[in-house]
Amino acid sequence: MTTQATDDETRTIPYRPGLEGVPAGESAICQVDEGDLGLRYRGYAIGDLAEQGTFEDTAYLLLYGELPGKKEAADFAERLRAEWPLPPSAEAFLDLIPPAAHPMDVLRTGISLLGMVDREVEDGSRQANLRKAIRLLAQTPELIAAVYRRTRALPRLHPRADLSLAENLLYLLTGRQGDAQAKAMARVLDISLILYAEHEFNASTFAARVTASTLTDLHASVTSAIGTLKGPLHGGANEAVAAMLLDVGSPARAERWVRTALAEKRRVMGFGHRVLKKGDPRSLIIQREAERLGRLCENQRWYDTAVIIDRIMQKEKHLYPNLDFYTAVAYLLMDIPRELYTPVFVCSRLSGWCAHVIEQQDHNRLIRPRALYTGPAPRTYVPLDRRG
Ligand SMILES: CC(=O)SCCNC(=O)CCNC(=O)[C@H](O)C(C)(C)COP(=O)(O)OP(=O)(O)OC[C@H]1O[C@@H](n2cnc3c(N)ncnc32)[C@H](O)[C@@H]1OP(=O)(O)O
Ligand SMILES: O=C([O-])CC(=O)C(=O)O
Repeated sequence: MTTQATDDETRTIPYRPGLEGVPAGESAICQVDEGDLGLRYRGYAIGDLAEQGTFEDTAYLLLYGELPGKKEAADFAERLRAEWPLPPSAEAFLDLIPPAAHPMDVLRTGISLLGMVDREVEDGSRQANLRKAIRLLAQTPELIAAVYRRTRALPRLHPRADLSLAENLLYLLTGRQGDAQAKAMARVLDISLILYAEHEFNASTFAARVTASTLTDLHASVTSAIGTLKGPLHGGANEAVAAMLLDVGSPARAERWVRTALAEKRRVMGFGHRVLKKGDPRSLIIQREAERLGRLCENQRWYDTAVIIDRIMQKEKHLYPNLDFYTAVAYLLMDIPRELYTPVFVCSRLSGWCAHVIEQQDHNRLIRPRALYTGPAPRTYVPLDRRG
């Protein structure tokens, strides 16, 4: 459904800074609702997906609109496995990366490069976009891990056919797999990927949709989204939360640290949300998992520190933790390198971004809003030789 606004009408539409609360399009992918409906992907409650599903199931659901049957699930897993190997140009790119580069910057350039050499880059059909989405889901964990391990002079690891996507991700990033602790960690990582997969018109998804609305290619849209996700007000917050927890150091220091931060009017990362003003349902799920993992690892330090910060933020600021807060606790326990937290978010959110690119192009209209002009009144041009 579209309506057309004339110039005069545009001036009468109430302006909302940051587009807060403004409906900017229709979508059948995700329902963000603070009421009884909660958060749903394609109609399925996030709690059910996290408790009973896998990330592969969730990615399939987002991309194809339905949960896979047994055969579709097996085919999807097989297609992900078949697409793992990085193309030779990506391998060559690994040699050029400065060791100090942030992995999100590497990923932005790396995904752009994968687009440049993708055999279907210019095919914008729905089927080609689905195939490209699967390639991106398969190649991104390998790309992140290869970059990280190379810049740390660690031996290269490759995905294993007997492991799920989350198990592989944990293995590639930390070398962990096989024992009971690694299995428990991989399950929590899997849950975090399910929770990270999609959240309607968040900033990075909106960036992807704006880009897709020009009918450019899927990799270009994903590249825009990665640049947008990196910022600390959005996906970059998970890395910032870990930095904060490490700086706080212990539960004994938490209250003083957070009160000082608030007194100095600093933002406490992992709290607040543009839409979810009464709390983030995903946070409750990952908090429970982080607590459980802390007990299993016999390391309650990060969870106990986080709970104190959470209590004070709710009491003093009425701000609730968002998904990034307790996810950082879980990732700290898994020993995932901090600078890879936002790239891990990318591994998951790719599914949501690609679903949105496909949906946008299925019903495309160029996204091009208006600006309310606030610059100088009309003035006369003065040639350079007559200027002071
Ligand atoms: C997966 C995700 O992307 S979830 C979001 C991850 N981002 C973060 O965790 C970063 C920290 N949080 C924030 O910066 C914000 O809460 C945002 C950007 C997420 C949402 O912000 P907005 O809806 O624009 O709220 P806004 O920035 O206007 O803040 C409203 C008030 O709450 C305060 N506030 C909001 N978040 C925080 C915070 N984390 N710490 C301290 N104060 C905060 C602001 O200072 C402001 O106070 P004021 O009115 O006295 O100036
Ligand atoms: O919805 C938002 O603005 C941010 C968020 O929680 C997400 O992208 O998962």
